[in-house]
Amino acid sequence: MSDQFDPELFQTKLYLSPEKDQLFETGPWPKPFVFNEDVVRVFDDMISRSVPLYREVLACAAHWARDYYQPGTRIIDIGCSTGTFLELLGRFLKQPATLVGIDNSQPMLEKARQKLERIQQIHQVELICETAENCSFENSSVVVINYTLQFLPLQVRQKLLRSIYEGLNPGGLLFLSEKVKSACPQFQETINRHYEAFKAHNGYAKTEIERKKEALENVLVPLTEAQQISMLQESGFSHIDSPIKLHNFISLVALK
Ligand SMILES: C[S@@+](CC[C@H](N)C(=O)[O-])C[C@H]1O[C@@H](n2cnc3c(N)ncnc32)[C@H](O)[C@@H]1O
Ligand SMILES: O=C(O)C(=O)C[C@]1(C(=O)O)C=C[C@@H](O)C=C1
Repeated sequence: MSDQFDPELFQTKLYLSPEKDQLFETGPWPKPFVFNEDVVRVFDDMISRSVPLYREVLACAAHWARDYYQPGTRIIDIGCSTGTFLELLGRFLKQPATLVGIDNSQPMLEKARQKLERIQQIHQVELICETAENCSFENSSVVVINYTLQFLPLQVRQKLLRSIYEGLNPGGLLFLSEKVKSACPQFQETINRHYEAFKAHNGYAKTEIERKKEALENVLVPLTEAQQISMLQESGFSHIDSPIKLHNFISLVALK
């Protein structure tokens, strides 16, 4: 295990495509929300302007991944999208490793393939186009699943977490980020306002925010932090902590 904190990593720029997300302003926007080709085209801009502390979360996940990586095992990113996390991790990990990205969207993985070209000179990179529920997590010491579990049907989430737990080696780590809801309706209302102010600050107009909210209804179904933690416990994880939380987004770490 490494105990080094790398301040540079928090200053390092993410590798993001520049196409601006104007889908919910100009259309055509997906309703209900799906990861179609239009979304993939602007995805990097969309997620980095829509998720609070996106860069910090990825940098934090890279630190945890480096600390819990067991040589000879796999590091798996579920819902890897355009490969932004794996690209960052690949630059940050000094020793060669096997980095696996899983996503069920082929257009996302095509973008990831281009993005990961350079780090492939150092690491073994595997991109798997498959739904996470059908994948094996055997011989992994780190599994990252950021902003993806929230899109799966509720009954599938528990099954997937169980299968991640079973695949991880003893001492392995799950790093999970999700949109969450508050157990308190009043706080939820306040947090929503703060979150929408965050989006407005990042250049989204009120209409864009409203349209996307409607499109995500019943597609992205958030749980409370307590529900999320109890799901992890039921899946077998022993120690759980939360390195980051802002507005309605949380990152959790869970140890096997
Ligand atoms: C919000 S994005 C994840 C963002 C990414 N982890 C990041 O930090 O940049 C969700 C991703 O999960 C993928 N996805 C959705 N359902 C999936 C499933 N059942 N199995 C695998 N990938 C899935 C989508 O194609 C999409 O790329
Ligand atoms: O824009 C929102 O409301 C979000 O919840 C952001 C969010 C996510 O959390 O996955 C939603 C859809 C896109 O995939 C990118 C980010």
